[in-house]
Amino acid sequence: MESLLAAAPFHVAAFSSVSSPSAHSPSVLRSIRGGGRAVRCASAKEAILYALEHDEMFNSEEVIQWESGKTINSIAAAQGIRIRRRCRPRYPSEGSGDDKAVPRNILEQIVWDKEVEVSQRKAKKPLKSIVESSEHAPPARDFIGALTAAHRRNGVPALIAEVKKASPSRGVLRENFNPVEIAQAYEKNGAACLSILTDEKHFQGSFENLETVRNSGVQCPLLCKEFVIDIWQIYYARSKGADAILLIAAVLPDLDMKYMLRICKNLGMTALIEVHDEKELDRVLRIDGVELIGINNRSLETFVVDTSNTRMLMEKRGDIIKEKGILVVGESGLFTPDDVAYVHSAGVSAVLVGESLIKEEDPGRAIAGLFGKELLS
Ligand SMILES: O=P(O)(O)OC[C@@H](O)[C@@H](O)c1c[nH]c2ccccc12
Repeated sequence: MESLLAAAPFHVAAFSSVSSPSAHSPSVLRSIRGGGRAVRCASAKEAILYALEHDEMFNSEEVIQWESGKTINSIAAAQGIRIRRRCRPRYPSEGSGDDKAVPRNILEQIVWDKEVEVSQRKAKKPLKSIVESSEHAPPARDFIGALTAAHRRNGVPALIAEVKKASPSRGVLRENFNPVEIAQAYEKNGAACLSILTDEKHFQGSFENLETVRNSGVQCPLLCKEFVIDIWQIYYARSKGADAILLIAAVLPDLDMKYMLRICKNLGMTALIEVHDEKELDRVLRIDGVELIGINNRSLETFVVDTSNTRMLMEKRGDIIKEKGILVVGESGLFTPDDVAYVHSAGVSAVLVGESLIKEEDPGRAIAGLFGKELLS
């Protein structure tokens, strides 16, 4: 049988006899696989359609898992990923086999919660229906184009302004939170793009916020700020009007990242790939087709914020980033014009800012304070 390993990410295993979710456990799949076929598809779209028709869709690391007999966590750990997965969203009944396990840090907790959330959402709205609604969404806007134009226009990093009510590290940032008003104020005051938090449990965000902002007349391209662990979330974000989506290197193994990048491209979306350290950056720089990298100054595992992180990583890898034509976003912990100038001189073309704007009485006007000048729209 053709190796699925070599075939990933766009070759789809066809297990025509598999229909009920309970039959999807890796051990059952392994035994069915002898009778299954590996199907080679000419394009990503064809592969996806084929998978949908046969009610089969896997994240690519899962295919590898079945092929190699290794667990997803050991594959991820071999790539330096510390975040463990608990149960795959597709198989809620499977669990990790270790129900007493406790998350090692907040990011792991968020990912475990997300696995449960996504499996529940998928049970209500299967992938097939979400893919169909994503096809009816208005075309995605050019996220990178908006950043480049704003950077050129203003001579300071383009602003991705974040619509964020709360965070695990800072608690509630703004009591009086009207996402549409905030988004409109950001746009009016020169934000190039907006980032909308969609995680409910830890950030008090929602996909409804994303959708209402999209339908409010705001023109800025929108980033769906989500903890993506499953392709379902990408299609869902597109169906709600997202133009870009965050993919976090600390969470996603390489093949999932490649697979998800291809899906984003198919949907016309931009992937903002977030890294925090040199190891993650090096992994991401080895992946073809990456156009936008975010360097997070905050560790999602410890919450420690250090703006020199952007500078340090740019000093180490700036040359290759430039050579590849990748745009870099400096993320988190930016409060003053000096902070913005510091990451600008390190080589970023854009900044992602939440707290220092959203906490202000008038978040729109706070933009001029952050940059030391008014931004042109
Ligand atoms: O509020 P700050 O410090 O300006 O940070 C904004 C943004 O960078 C931060 O919210 C963020 C960066 N990466 C994330 C991943 C998930 C959730 C949130 C984030």
